[in-house]
Amino acid sequence: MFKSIYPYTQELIAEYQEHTENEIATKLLTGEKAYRELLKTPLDKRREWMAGIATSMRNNVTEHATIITREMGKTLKEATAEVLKCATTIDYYVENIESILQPRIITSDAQKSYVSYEPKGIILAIMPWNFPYWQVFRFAIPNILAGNAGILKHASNVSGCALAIERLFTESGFPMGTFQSVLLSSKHIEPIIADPRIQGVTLTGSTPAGKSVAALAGKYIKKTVLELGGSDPFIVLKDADLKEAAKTAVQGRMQNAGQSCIAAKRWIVEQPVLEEFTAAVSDIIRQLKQGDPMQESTNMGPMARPDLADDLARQLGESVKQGSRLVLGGTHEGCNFAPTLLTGVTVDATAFREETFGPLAAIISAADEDAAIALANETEFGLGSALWTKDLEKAARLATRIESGNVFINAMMRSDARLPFGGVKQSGYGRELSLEGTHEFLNVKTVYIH
Ligand SMILES: O=CCCCC(=O)O
Repeated sequence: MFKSIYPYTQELIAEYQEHTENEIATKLLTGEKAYRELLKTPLDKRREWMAGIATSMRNNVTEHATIITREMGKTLKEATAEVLKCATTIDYYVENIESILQPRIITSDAQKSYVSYEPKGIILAIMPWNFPYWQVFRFAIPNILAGNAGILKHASNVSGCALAIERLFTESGFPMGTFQSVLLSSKHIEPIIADPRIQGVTLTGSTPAGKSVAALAGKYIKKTVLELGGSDPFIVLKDADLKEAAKTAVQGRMQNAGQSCIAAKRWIVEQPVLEEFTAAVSDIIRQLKQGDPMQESTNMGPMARPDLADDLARQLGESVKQGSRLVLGGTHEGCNFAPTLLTGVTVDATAFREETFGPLAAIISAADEDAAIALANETEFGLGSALWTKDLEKAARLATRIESGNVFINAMMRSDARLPFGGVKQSGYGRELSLEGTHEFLNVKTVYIH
């Protein structure tokens, strides 16, 4: 049984039975039929159905947001923004899918040669609980518009979200089985990956989860896109707008109770502005109101599970033993972890070396900008990053030296349907969103006409 537990009170909301082998077999069959149906539907029809999903989400936004908050604890405000971001992303793709799928004409010695982008079949999505709608939709929208079908294996604590998303597709007009959820634990995933109807696997999750899914996918020659952990640097140079940088650093770290792969986890600050920046962020963190995620006035909810809060406490304790100073927070009760600030964090500290998936900010001092870039790269991860300076030429120069899939200058690292999203190093490979993300699970077919 999968349990959905409201993190704020630990109340059991619902229990879900894992799907049986027979049920999974039926879903694969239905998914394949849906894919064959989709091949026959014009793009305009798929756009119309997808647009209908956006309308339904907007009309029922509070209902969807409440499912998210109740299952994983983010504030209702954050959950509402997440649902609306999915709807906006549908708008973007409905508008742009035709040009994204446009064949690319290539001049060669042929009379005509071109590349066309064609669907392949069912794509399996293995998704986490931290953005339980957004991470599903950013895979599902482009893939389904392009003609693939989708099967979702969601995290076991957000089964209600998985089923609500499935319902949205079922009620939209898309062929039955276009998007389905399987309630299944990870240890039973191999037969699905192995099934010849599954043509690719996209995973958002931890680096260890990425390694095991990629190994299985490799065994069966299935393409993967992996969006894994991150320990994003947030670099503040001495000529930065410190007030804006401080506000954005706190937002980038504390939103979603710090549970985001692209949270600003390591604040690397040039020495001359270290004191001023520390004072500014401390003021902002003190004002954060953590508590009941359903209340409008709350700006930070609980973490999703008590074991996650315990693990963050371990990382904090180790970091303090290793010489970091605890300036704010540091306490937790159940899932409620107080927003926490560490200063004097060094490269040996756990809060620097490991991904911290909760409301813990680490300030690291950098002697100069070269040292700041070296510290930013001193990690196995390479997902997002942010760089703050008023000198935009310098920013563009330094951006090329940061080992990450995304660099945001004077802004918070975030995903946006118009921009490709993904990482390098142990943060994974492949891209989501934009044109690059849409092409990942398509057959990039070369056509040569003599
Ligand atoms: O854990 C990953 C969070 C991604 C958030 C986003 O796409 O904005």
